[in-house]
Order: sequence, then structure tokens, then C-alpha cells
Amino acid sequence: MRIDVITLFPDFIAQCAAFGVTGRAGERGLLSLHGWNPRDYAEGNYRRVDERPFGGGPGMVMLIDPLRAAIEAARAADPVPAKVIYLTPQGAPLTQAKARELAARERVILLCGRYEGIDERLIEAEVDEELSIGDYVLSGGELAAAVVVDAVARLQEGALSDAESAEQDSFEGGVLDCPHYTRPVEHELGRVPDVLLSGNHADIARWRRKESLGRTWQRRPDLLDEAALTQADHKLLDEYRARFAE
Ligand SMILES: CN1CCN(C(=O)c2nonc2N)CC1
Repeated sequence: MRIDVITLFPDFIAQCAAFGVTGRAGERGLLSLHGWNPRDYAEGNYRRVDERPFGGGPGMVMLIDPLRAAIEAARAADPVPAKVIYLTPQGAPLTQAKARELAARERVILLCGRYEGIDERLIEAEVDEELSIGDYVLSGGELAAAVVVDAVARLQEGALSDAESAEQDSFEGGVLDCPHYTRPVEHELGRVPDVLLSGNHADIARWRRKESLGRTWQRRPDLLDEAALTQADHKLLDEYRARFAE
């Protein structure tokens, strides 16, 4: 997968993706990341990329032409067509399902705004999708782009070892992840649940599913409404809830 990032801070994105799973995905040729700085396409002595907003008000707005030129340069760098995704609080929420959808694409171009945002005419002309990583305001789109890069990199075939499999991550199958334990068995903070020491894989899988469903019910009941639960899931959830009925 190829990801091109339009950003005033290409090094920031490169550094975010240089470690861990994203770094390994790059080394394995599973993901290529390319930064394009609109300032390189800005004209005039000061190479301006922003200007004051019409209508007044605080802050600055990013100019159309440097961004447009950077997007065109990114498009031209590879024959594979790419959708342009603008990271913004006004976008659709980034979900694991969306991450999987993006991870299946050959290419995406991520557009990072700074200041108060981007001239709306550029968005209308060049942006195919708008994505938000959450209902809060960042100082720029770069952190959001780095989140998208991480979320799709780990979903590339071969990016995760079996031990790191994404299959049991939170939100896979629409529910939260179960609790995890490791050595020591006994600790002043508590003991590892016996079922995890039993070696009975069916019991362990059942316990993990019950804990995932129970946690989702307690912390994110909205996800349960969307999850396709089986009859067995409903039985497990009833058992989990029964703990609290006593
Ligand atoms: C102009 N700039 C404002 C700040 N920003 C975000 O807060 C954001 N991006 O994606 N999810 C978010 N939340 C990016 C765009």
C-alpha cells in the first residue's frame, strides 16, 4: 500500500511511521509513505501557504494553490489512482471497519490542514472523503494522519506476527478486546484467572469471548447494538450480566 501525505511537516509523519509495526511494514515493503510539502509549491519570496480569512475572524486559512499543486504532484508520482482523504473534525469517524476498508486500497492521499483549515474550494474540488479521529481539535491534521497510517499499516498482510494478530483486537467483530494477562501467575495485584492456566482452549476461548462481550456491554453498549451477536454470544452475555444481578 502507498500512502502520500500532504503536510507542512513531512518529517513528522516519517518519524511517526519509523517505529514498531509501521516501521516494520515499511522495511518489509508492505507500506510506502511519501510526504509532500505545500510550501515547496508556494510562490513569492515568503512562499506563503496561508492567508487571513475573508470575513475576518481569528487565525489563518490555507491557500488553494500550494495544496492543489502538492496533491497533483503526489498523484503524478504513481500511476495508481488515489482518493484524497482530508483529516478534519468535520469528517466521518475513523473506525476499525474504515481502517480495514482503507487498508485494502492500493493507495490513498492524506491531506493535513493547519491553522483554521483549508479554503473550502480546494476541499470541494480535490477531497473525496473527510475523516475525523475524534471529537476534539488538534493543532493540525498530522497526528490524525499518523493515526490512519498506523491503523492501516498493521492491517497489511504480513505486518503483524501471529503473536500480534489483529484478529482479536478491540473492535474486530465489533466488540472490545478481552483482558490480557502474563507472568507471574501470582502477584500482589492479583492472580491470573485459572481458566487461562487450564490449557483448555475451548474454555479459554469461551472465557475471552464472554469478557469481550461483557466489557462491551459495560463500556460501549452502543457497539453491541451494531455487533452481529450469535445465540451463543447472548448466552455468554447473560452469564456475564448475572454477576451483577446478585
Ligand atoms: C485544520 N485541522 C484542525 C484540527 N484537526 C483535527 O482536530 C482533526 N483531524 O482529524 N480529526 C480531528 N479531530 C485537523 C485539521
